[in-house]
This record gives sequence, structure tokens and C-alpha cells, in this order.
Amino acid sequence: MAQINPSILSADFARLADEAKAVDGADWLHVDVMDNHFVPNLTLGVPVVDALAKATDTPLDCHLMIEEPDRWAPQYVEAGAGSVTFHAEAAAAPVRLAREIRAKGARASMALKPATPVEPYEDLLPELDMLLVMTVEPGFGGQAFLDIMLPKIRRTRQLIEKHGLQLWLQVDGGVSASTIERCAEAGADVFVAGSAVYGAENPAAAVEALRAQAEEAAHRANGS
Ligand SMILES: O=C(CO)[C@@H](O)[C@H](O)COP(=O)(O)O
Repeated sequence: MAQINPSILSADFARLADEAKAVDGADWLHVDVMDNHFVPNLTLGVPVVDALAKATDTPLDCHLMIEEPDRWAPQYVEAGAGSVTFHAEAAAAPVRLAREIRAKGARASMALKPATPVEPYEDLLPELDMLLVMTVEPGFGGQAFLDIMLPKIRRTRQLIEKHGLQLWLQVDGGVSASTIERCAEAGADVFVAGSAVYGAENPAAAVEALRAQAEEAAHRANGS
């Protein structure tokens, strides 16, 4: 089952509660936390996640594009995030951090920037609930999808199958009506979409349309 997670980076930050409600029906709300150190952009932190968690019934998928996630990630679980993603490139102790996130009651997820291969992390995959393959350089919404990430998505899907894991495979960056099918065919099952959802006239309808497209593409790829 394909999941669509609208990214609030493309929403109106002055009306976050309303913007969260505008995508009722989405599987998760994707919250991009940026610290202006790990990425060259600054967005929001724990107090905003805490407020958002109270403003919407849609679970929060927090993507931490920050340095020192080992120190900060647990606070996002306490603020109400249902899933917390830290970057492999930033975590000092990814196994310990994933275990801590899970022990606190959230799904643990790790992200890979475009230049970071998945293979060195093969043995860590059972510690995770989701792996995020970035399909743009993290930092900004509205960038063009990097086609060169499709082989990495395929290789990650093969590793998940090789180990018989229930790991979700998320893609983030440039996901839209014109790229989501390629991602689904390559094996992704969780799709973050910012501008493709919040730039649409009807964001909730855009979520449904993207989900239908992804599911159809996955069925085609599986021959079902
Ligand atoms: O993490 C990021 C960017 O770093 C993303 O979540 C973007 O917010 C996705 O936006 P679009 O590429 O879908 O417009």
C-alpha cells in the first residue's frame, strides 16, 4: 500500500494548523526540521512540532536535517512525532539512536543523502522502521527529482527483500505526478511530496491522485 506524506515545507507557515487539515487523508504529515548547519536552510524545531501534533490527527513524520541528531531526536518523539528520521551522515551512533527512538514509542528511520550509498548500512536495516532515500540534495523544496537515485532505490528494495524486512522505503524530493511512478516501480512505498501537494488547487485530491498513481505503478512492476 503506497503512503503519501505531504511536506509542510511547501505549506503556508503562517497557517500551519489549517494547512495540516487541508491534507486530511494523507498517511503522515512530513515535517522538515532544518538547522542551517546540516543543510543551508532554517525551518522549525521542537515547539512547532509539539503544537502541530496537537493541531492534527495525522501522525507526524519528522525528518531531521540537523547536526547532532543523537542529542535532539528523542525530544521530537516527546513532542509527539510518530516517526523520526535522522541522517546517517550526522548520527554519531545510529544503532543506539534508532533503539532510543523506538524505546520512546516512535518509528525509527534513517535518511541517506544522494551521495551516501546504502550498502554500508545493510547490517543496520533491521534496527529501522523506514529508510529514506533522498531524491534531491536536502535543504529546499521545489527541486528537480534526481533520476540517478533510481538504482539506489532498486538496490535498497533488493536488500529489504534479501533480509525479509518489513522496512518502509521512503523517497523525498521532486516527487510529483511525473516522477512518482518511476519511484514506485523501483520499489519505494512511502512518498514525500511538497510542492506537488501544496502547490495543487486541491491538496487533498492531489494526495489521492498521487497514491492511486503509485499503487498502479507498483502493481504493474510486480505483475499483479
Ligand atoms: O526534505 C526536503 C527537502 O530537503 C523535502 O521534504 C522537500 O520539502 C520536498 O519538496 P518537493 O521537492 O516535493 O517540493
